[in-house]
Amino acid sequence: MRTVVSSAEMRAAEQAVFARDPEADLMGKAAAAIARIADDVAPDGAVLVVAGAGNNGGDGLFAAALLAERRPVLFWRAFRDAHAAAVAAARAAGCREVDAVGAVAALADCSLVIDAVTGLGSRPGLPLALQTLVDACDAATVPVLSVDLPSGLDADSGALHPSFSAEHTVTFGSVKPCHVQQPAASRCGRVHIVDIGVTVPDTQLRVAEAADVARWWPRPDASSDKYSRGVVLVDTGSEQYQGAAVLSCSGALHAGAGMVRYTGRAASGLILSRFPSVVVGEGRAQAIVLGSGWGDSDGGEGRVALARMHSLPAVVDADALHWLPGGRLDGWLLTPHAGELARLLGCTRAHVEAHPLSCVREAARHTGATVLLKGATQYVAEPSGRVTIAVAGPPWTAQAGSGDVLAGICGALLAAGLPAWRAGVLGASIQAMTAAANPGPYTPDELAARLPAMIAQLSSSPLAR
Ligand SMILES: NC(=O)C1=CN([C@@H]2O[C@H](COP(=O)(O)OP(=O)(O)OC[C@H]3O[C@@H](n4cnc5c(N)ncnc54)[C@H](OP(=O)(O)O)[C@@H]3O)[C@@H](O)[C@H]2O)[C@@H](O)CC1
Ligand SMILES: [K+]
Repeated sequence: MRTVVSSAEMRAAEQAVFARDPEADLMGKAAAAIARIADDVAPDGAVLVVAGAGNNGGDGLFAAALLAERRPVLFWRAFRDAHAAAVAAARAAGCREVDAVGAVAALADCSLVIDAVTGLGSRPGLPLALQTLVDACDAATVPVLSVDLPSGLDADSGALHPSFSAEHTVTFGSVKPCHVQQPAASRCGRVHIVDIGVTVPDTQLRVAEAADVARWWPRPDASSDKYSRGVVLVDTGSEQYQGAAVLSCSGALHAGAGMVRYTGRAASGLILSRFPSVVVGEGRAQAIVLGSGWGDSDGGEGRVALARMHSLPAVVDADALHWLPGGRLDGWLLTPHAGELARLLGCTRAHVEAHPLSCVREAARHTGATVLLKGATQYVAEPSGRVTIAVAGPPWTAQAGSGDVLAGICGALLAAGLPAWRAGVLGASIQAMTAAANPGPYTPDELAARLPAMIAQLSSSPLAR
């Protein structure tokens, strides 16, 4: 699990270092890391450093001075002003200064561009000369290494603004929101996190990693039976949306449920023909999955209320989200997409898409449930305000039916005894990781069938220990 740190939290942590040691050379450490990574990702050829007026530019220009010991380095001061000591160091090391026109022309001869224009102090909107260089970088094949974040993005959000598109980003201490929230995260390329001696605080925002999924995924042991592994009661699908029932059962079974009981309104023959182990009808269970593919079928309110009376953990998906009962929904996992969350909160989908973090937090605080907001970035908010971002995956899973499978996966994890937040994080993460390992337009059921191989691989990997 990695802590995600805002620009204000990072600046405060930096100040704490200087309060302890006014001579601390954080910029020197940052520059050394940038130079090392630059040599790793592009070992030969000339480097163009584009420097801004603040400390991000300082990092880049001190890195330029280090790189100039072994390869040609050019630099452009994009805002004319720049960190004076860093400019002096770059000049003394033999770096050649170019102007805006020279910077664009230099792209043809460079093997790497280091983007050190803005970092934590970045505000949206690039001056024209800089935008021209950004466009030229996009058109050229030369890779960009961004310092802290692709200049132009806002460190504290996933919103897109005109910016560099980096192949690599080197950041300090910990990731910032723009590195882990889409669509901005797609501009960051591979993110290298380097320790420069700043102690990162614990925050209410974290991002899960493959190792967390490997460590926490429930595995049966010699004393396991179907009940201890977890029985999932699945009330999904309808006459109109029969497939949703098949998909949610598939998610639960392929995620390792001990047993699935189906109580929904799709044709049971259809489900049994795909999954003969499913038992049709009520019975002992450890978790419930509700709502996927209900459409406007009757009795939603009563079915959700009945589930509440069972006092079992439940996944509440799709159409069941219309019928949330009053009171605190402890132990429940709500799985809305942006449109469904907007309806829950009484705001617009555009508002949720612009402010996903605050919206998902508000829904969890308001309902007392854990809320998994599905989408390109998947957020799991607890009523306490803590949010965990699931492991990211490719956009191929953005298709009808993925959510039905995910509800089933999360149901299996709840039935195995995981707390709702962990079930949401692991469910969303395993689906994304499986899609990443099987790139291409797989259907949701084909991808569900590949979950066991991913779970087996994780369980036997050193990450699981
Ligand atoms: N914190 C840490 O632990 C460490 C931090 N370190 C480094 O410091 C960086 C933060 O430095 P920073 O505070 O000087 O801000 P930075 O990002 O250089 O930008 C400010 C300048 O850019 C300008 N500007 C911004 N946007 C603009 C735009 N759209 N168009 C035009 N101008 C724009 C802005 O202008 P202004 O807003 O003042 O008008 C100001 O001049 C951080 O990212 C990391 O790299 C490391 O050295 C060591 C450890
Ligand atoms: K930058």
